[in-house]
Amino acid sequence: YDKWEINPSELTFMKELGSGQVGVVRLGKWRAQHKVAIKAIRKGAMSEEDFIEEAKVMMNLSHPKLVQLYGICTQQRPIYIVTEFMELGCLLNYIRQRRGSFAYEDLLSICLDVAEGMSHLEANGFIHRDLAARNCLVNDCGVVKVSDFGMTRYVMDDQYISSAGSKFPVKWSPPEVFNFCKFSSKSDVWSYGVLMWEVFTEGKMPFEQNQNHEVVLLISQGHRLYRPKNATPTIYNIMELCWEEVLCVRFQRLDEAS
Ligand SMILES: Cn1cc(-c2ccnc(-n3ncc4cc(C(C)(C)C)cc(F)c4c3=O)c2CO)cc(Nc2ccncn2)c1=O
Repeated sequence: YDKWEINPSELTFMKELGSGQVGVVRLGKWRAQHKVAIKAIRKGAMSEEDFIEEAKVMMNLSHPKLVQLYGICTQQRPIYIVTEFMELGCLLNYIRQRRGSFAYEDLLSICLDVAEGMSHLEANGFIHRDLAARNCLVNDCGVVKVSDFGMTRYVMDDQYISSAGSKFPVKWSPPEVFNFCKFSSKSDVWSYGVLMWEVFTEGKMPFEQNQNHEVVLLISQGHRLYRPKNATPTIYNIMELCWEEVLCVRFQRLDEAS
């Protein structure tokens, strides 16, 4: 087996953890004692060949605040994606279930974990494209890690891919993304600001009263999410910095053929 390939006969399946955008995820064991999460990719949900190619790159992204990809099983269908197991599940549910129990330092610590993971992605030129509390996970030590980074490029669901689609994360996207799908580490920074707002509101839905198309207008007119009461003005100032529009003017050299 290549180093990114896992022998499926070394996997045992246990309880179902949930079904995500691309298939069912189960708790499992690798070589009988190592707990892992195993994603079984639903037929037609992903462009698998492209993902298999990218998995070799993703294997090398290792950081204590990124959910580690351990390997893939591609010699059979459905293919399996095997990752680190995070006992307490997704961050959004975690903060909603514990609403009212967090100290200010706890909320800040959650944001810091995500920032460290995202900083590692940015340092490696890697863009998440769908950073949100729902796409972060919590382990039994309360450490938060960023999950499913880069996976959006292989999802084959038009409702998710098109910025007009019902599943497109408009409320986490800057204008250059909801207008022309211009993803960058700067658009990840915008999403990080919304994630901070999710954390300090202990799991509220951004623009709760608005639909996606109304949010496009509000943001384009300069409106922004309000300051959560648990957020100090200093913390809210950081969120606002994340939501500054980029002036993406590309200066072209005069001698370049335009
Ligand atoms: C590694 N891992 C994954 C999951 C888990 C379970 C179900 N769906 C998902 N999700 N969630 C989100 C998700 C998002 C994407 C985008 C491409 C970014 C849209 C692509 C995915 F493939 C997933 C996925 O598979 C996950 C996240 O990949 C749950 C864990 N843990 C627990 C523990 C207790 N209860 C529930 N889950 C865990 O440790």
